Amino acid sequence: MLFHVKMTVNLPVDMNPEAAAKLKADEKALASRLQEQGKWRHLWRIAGHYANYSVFDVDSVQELHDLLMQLPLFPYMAIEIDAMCRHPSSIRDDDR
Ligand SMILES: O=C(O)C[C@H]1C=CC(=O)O1
Repeated sequence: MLFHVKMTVNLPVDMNPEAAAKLKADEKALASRLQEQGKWRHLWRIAGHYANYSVFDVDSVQELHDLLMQLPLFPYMAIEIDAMCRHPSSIRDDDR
């Protein structure tokens, strides 16, 4: 199942810089792992924002929820999710 996910990060302005750097490093490590596993299929920065557009390929809504909740930056994110299905005019074999 494919989901389009928008994540907007709002770290507190007074957050300790070392704590913020650790959160970002941990987030990057998990994001890399999930991309290698094919669960996090696309990750794009939204120009001019501390936000991203992502595409997740997961087996269930529950799996998506569990993955997102594991993200170290989850407590500081506003998340918007849209479920996607195959477009009849798509020419790409990997759009499921
Ligand atoms: O920077 C972000 O958009 C937030 C988050 C998503 C992946 C990652 O490494 O950090």
